[in-house]
Amino acid sequence: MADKKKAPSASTESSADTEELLALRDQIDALDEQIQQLISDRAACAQRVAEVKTRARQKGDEPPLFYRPEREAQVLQRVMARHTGPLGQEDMARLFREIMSACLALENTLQVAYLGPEGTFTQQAVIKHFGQWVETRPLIAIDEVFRDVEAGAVNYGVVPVENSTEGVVNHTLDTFLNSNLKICGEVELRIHQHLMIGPNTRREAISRIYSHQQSLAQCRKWLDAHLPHVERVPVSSNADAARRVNTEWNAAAIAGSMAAELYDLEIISPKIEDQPDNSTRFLIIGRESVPRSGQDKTSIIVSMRNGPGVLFSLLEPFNRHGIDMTRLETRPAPSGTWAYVFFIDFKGHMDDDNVQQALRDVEERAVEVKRLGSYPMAVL
Ligand SMILES: O=C(O)C(=O)C[C@]1(C(=O)O)C=C[C@@H](O)C=C1
Repeated sequence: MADKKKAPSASTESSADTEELLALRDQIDALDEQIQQLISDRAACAQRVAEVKTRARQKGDEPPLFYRPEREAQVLQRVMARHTGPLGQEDMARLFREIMSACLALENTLQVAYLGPEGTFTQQAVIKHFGQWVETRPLIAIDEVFRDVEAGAVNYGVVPVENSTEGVVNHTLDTFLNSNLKICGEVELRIHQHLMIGPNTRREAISRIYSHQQSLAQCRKWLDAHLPHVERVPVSSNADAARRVNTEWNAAAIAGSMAAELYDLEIISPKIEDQPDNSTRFLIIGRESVPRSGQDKTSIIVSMRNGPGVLFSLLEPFNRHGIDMTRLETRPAPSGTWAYVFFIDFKGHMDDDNVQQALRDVEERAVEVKRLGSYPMAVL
């Protein structure tokens, strides 16, 4: 008689599994308890920080500065530097981003204006930079964001400044010419454009696609290849495009995932941008200067007299003082025909010795130098 080996019954196997699973869940419960306690301890520390800041400021007239961009950048840089997995480095930093955002909300609720409407990439940039725990105010124009920050109606503003495919947002640069606001930070956002439709859209009958001009341009090749005969209609924002689609049976929109969520639209072709690394840079604008974080950038505007060798004489001090320039844009000066101003970004902080020396040299050669601010480089 053949030796009948007893096959493990399904019930034995699953009960062994269940025991292992239960033990792991016990471990997770114990860890959660510790994490919760540690987060609460951290939050209590933040409350004490708020008391210290308030006391220090009571001596002067100025209100206390609760939000500290340079400190937040350092915390996130440290999280990323010591991280070894198994969660992704950026995923871990994003969790800390939210913990810090909640801690700051205990100290003070930040109010942040941004180029709206709701559902735009700029709103996504606000959340990426400040976390979920801020009060946001969508405004319809870049100058309105500047105005609200200047007037003290909000603490900070967020505006787009350049896109890797389409270049600079001229309106933002021009608004800086007449503003005394400071740049307090930057955010970089990977931009994914999706084609989306509403519940009443007839897919086979799409004859019109709404989107912001820049987004249509970012998807030009894809549209030429897949929907060459469909009319492309530029509108004021991607969120506006998404809103329109809801009521039209023959229209689709190109927008980001936040707009799809906000207006309950179905994404029928995801990630249709022509450049896979399409990204947009946003600036945080505020009223105060930001101290050094250790990994900073500085932005300035320089007006130069026209003449031979102007660009060389402008760039030479940066080279001599070993400063890494990250961007140079030229815009027509508001004052006169054929005069230009230069928008320059470089690595380093205005308190660094070599930056101070370079700025002094540039000031000697320029008609005017406007210091827009030093701020931590984007961490996430
Ligand atoms: O260190 C501070 O000044 C804090 O207020 C604490 C804290 C934090 O949670 O780590 C919170 C808000 C600030 O923007 C920076 C850091």
